[in-house]
Amino acid sequence: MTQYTPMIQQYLRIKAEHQDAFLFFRLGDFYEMFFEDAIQASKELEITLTSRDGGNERIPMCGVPYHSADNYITQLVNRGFKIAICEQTEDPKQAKGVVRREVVQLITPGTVMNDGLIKEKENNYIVSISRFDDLTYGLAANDLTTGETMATLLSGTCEDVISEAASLSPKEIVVSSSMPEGERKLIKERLAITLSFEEQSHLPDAFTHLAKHIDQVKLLDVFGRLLHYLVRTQKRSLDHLQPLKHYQVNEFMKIDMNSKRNLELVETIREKRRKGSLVWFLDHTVTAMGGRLLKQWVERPLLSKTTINHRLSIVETLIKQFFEREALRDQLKQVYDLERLAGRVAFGNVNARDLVQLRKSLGKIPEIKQLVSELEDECAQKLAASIKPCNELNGLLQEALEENPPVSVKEGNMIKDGFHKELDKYRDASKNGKSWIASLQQKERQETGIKSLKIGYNRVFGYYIEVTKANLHLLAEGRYERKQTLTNAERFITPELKEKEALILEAEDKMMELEYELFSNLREQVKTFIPELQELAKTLSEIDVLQGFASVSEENRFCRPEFSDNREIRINEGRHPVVEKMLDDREYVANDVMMDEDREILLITGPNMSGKSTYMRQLALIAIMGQIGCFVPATSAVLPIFDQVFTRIGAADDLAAGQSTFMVEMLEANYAITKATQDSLILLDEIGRGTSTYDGMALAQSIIEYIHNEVRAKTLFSTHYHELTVLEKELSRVKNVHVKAVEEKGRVVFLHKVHDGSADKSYGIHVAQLANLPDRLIERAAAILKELERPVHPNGQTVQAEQVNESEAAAQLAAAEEDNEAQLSFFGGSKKKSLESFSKEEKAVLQLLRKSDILEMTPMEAMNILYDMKRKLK
Ligand SMILES: Nc1ncnc2c1ncn2[C@@H]1O[C@H](COP(=O)(O)OP(=O)(O)OP(=O)(O)O)[C@@H](O)[C@H]1O
Repeated sequence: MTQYTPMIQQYLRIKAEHQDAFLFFRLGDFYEMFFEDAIQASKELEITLTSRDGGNERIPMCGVPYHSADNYITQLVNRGFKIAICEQTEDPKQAKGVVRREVVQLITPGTVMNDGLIKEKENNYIVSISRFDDLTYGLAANDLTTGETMATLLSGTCEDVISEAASLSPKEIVVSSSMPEGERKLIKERLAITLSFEEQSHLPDAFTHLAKHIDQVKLLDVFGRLLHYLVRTQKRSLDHLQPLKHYQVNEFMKIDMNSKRNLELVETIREKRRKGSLVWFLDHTVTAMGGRLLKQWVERPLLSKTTINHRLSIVETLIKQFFEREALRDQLKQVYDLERLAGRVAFGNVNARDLVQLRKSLGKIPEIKQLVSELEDECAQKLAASIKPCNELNGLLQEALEENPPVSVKEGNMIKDGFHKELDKYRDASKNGKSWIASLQQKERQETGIKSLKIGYNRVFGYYIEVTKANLHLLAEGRYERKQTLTNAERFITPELKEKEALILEAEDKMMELEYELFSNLREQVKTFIPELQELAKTLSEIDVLQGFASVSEENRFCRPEFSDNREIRINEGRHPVVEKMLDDREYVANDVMMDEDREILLITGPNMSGKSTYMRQLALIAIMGQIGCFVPATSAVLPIFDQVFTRIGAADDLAAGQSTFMVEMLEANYAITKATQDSLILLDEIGRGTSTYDGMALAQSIIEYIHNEVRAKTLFSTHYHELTVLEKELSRVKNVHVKAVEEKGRVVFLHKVHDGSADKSYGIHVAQLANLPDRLIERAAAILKELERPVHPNGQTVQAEQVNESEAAAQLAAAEEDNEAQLSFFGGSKKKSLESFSKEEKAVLQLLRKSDILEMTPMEAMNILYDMKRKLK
């Protein structure tokens, strides 16, 4: 058996309690890792793996210097790992045996406070999820950097609670091990973040017993668990946690995870970047707090028409009162991140510079309050009234703090003269001592006649008098006491000088000590103002987001939306704000959206790249922008209040997640039609294209029918299946619209304009024609298409019947293919003769045609193949 050294035994004991974290084990100036941790960390951090004597075997080891540990911690946390910081908790000199060591903090993705790890304009939420016996779920969330804390209950499935959690973009999830493993796995996979366990609640049972209602008990359970996790990992003050806010999920428009992604609300689909997202586009805020609140608003649009209109009316007023808005922006720009500052005050790591920033920020509040109160709007007035300037705190900071204190809190120069009598006394003593020394130099120069005589100071000898060797002869013997000899000079002291020196140094020591103490007291006092600061931060961030809305709305010619009660949509000249911005020099083509109880489902046809999905996304974005209280990109807009938005758009990233496009399509479609109500908005983009034409078409049709008859949600459905357009005749609330392409100077031009009615049926071939393919080839393509279309009758067919049709069609296709060579007479001559006389290129084209499975192709792919053939023939 391996006999480890006592230190390694200590390591193993501590490691056993932190299995899921890298244990950073403090050894002198390094944090060392051993065993598996060392092997894995050396790979993750690209640092050298070494080994050390562990007893009777060598064990793997790697380490990072203590002073640069932050950088390594950042890398690990960014990759979702946890780090347990294990420090030496006794003086090694005093230790008997192995130095005592303890884990002092657990750094996890959801609890980091390091500047390098948290984004200015994003919250850093940690979420806990509990599942109760009656199949309801509890969800609690906290952002440790701002102290925001909230909780809610949901009755639904695990998917629902995942979706709710996702709307907070959490960095870490806390569950209890009693949660079924399948659900834990699902949560981890879907949210793709760190999963942590917490078995205990921080709230004593007695507390829970006080709860009057079962719901309260559940809320306290999920919140208590989160709190326990935070206390357990942080091991320090959590004074800044704000009171728990209980919210209802039905206060907000529900946007499930996929839709949030498909609509690129907070990041783009492909690059996962903020740039190009709706939040990025809307962000005209000037404070970090405003930036974070904007993101929260975008992810949780409102359902209350009254609250939405309050926001809109402030935005409208801010647009009208341009000068007040500009002045407000200028003032807000100078406001520091009060929320995160409050968090750091609680954690005890603010320095004097931070507090100076806080003072400067507070100095701006009266002006901000004044400017908001000048807005001619009732809601703005109320907002102005709710601004509490924190005068007491401001007064305290004004009195206590210097103008330009250093970063370090141990070097003095933080506290103003006049703030504390004793401090002033020490300062005087130090100052007087120094001026005495300055005058001493003057005096000695005169008395000795040595002009270059000077008084200096160093840490080893303290104050000394220096005389150059050349001048030594001018010095009367015994005038000073010799202390140090340099090459060119001698240094001396006098008893008087040393006496003063002692006074100065003592005063300075005491001064630093006292200043540190005073500063710590000040910090403690600031702590008591945390709730006020948080309150103020909230109001200021709201003002910031609203001025940002005004600014972005004015700059982009947005209009104030109205909200109807009769579920109608009347958008005139609507635009997709982000696509429009990205078009650069090209003009964005505005489109209307008209939907009411006779037009509930719009079936959109049109060639690829014509703008179908942009049109669909545009509607969702306008709805979301309206419900967060922003103006919308249109000349006028009447909208219903949507309770939920569902989308199935785009497929680029699905394959990467390991699910087939078709499966994802079906899952998302299912989610939409089972959850949607008649107040919801559903966007389905080319549903069914992931399978064979017939299956796909059958499914697409039955989904449309189901929505039409059962769900009655407002739906935009884009499709390549022209056959579906006949549904307009059968389903009274389905209407066809289309996006057209035209020819201009021999090229295809997409007009991006949406019109009523269905698209030209043969657009694919039409587009090919525009590409100048040989007439006979086009004719042949049209003939094949006709053949292929013949067996399909979407109206009322059963799947079984279609399967028959499918095999029929396959047989027809095979026959057609066999016939191809004969039919392809436009390559010249009879079959036999022509085959011999075909050039290599022509044969390649035939080959390509044979290989192509037209049934599985989109028109765009077909067109590409035609292009390819044409190129080969040239
Ligand atoms: N209304 C518009 N005005 C100007 N340009 C537009 C408009 N709509 C779309 N576009 C441009 O056309 C491109 C393609 O649009 P979109 O992706 O919506 O087409 P689509 O019909 O859905 O295509 P596909 O069927 O291939 O998915 C956009 O990236 C954009 O550049």
